[in-house]
Amino acid sequence: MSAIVLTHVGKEYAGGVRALEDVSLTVERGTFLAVMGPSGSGKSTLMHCAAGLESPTSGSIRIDGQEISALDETRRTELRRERVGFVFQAYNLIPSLSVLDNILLPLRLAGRAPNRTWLNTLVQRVGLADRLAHRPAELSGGQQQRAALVRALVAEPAVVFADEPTGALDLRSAHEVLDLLRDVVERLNQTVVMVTHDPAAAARAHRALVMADGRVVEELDKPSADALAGRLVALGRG
Ligand SMILES: Nc1ncnc2c1ncn2[C@@H]1O[C@H](COP(=O)(O)OP(=O)(O)OP(=O)(O)O)[C@@H](O)[C@H]1O
Repeated sequence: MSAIVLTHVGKEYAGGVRALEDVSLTVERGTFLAVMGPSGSGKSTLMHCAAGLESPTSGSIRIDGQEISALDETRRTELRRERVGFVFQAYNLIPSLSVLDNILLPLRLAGRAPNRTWLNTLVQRVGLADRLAHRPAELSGGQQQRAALVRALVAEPAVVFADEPTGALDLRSAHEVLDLLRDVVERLNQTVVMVTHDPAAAARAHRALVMADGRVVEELDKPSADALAGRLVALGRG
């Protein structure tokens, strides 16, 4: 079963802005997919629709085999909680909670018990085992981003959506986060969809989409940073 299937998806916002036009896309499990494109091309809208945060105006969206456009808001929220993980540029860690409590918060809100073995594997893997009792402010930016990633992964989601996950990081921390994303995809068969403006970051993905004016205009397998940068320049607003 594919992790995500979009079929002829359109999204029109109030006021007539057509943010997505006839987007069809299949993301197989264990794929690291980068989504690129000029500002306003529809990347965030695509991600929000594919993640069940927004409903499309037309077309069908399946996450992990479940048709989400048919669900009401309550069921969609449940599906999101159970099957989708998010990592945003602003890590959204709660300052007053410890790193561990931040990591466990979404599961607690969903009334689910964490898989402790998996939790330990993740925190070891990202080097946060001795930071769990700290507050987020006591961590570096890269460590905070890794905590946000563990928070997304600990619920064992079908798909992780990452919006500019390296945008606010220095080069070294950005490398760490990209290494980790790639690693969870390759070793754990996780599916990751990452929106980024950075061709070097997108080049770490298995596959990249380039969007323009609400459409997917290019799909590259094993993208190189140069090829992606070239495509973006050709679109005129890279
Ligand atoms: N809530 C909204 N209401 C109306 N129009 C919106 C809304 N959200 C986005 N849009 C419009 O939809 C189009 C696509 O926006 P989107 O945020 O998906 O682009 P993007 O590629 O993610 O841009 P960026 O790289 O700047 O984040 C834009 O024209 C934008 O102005």
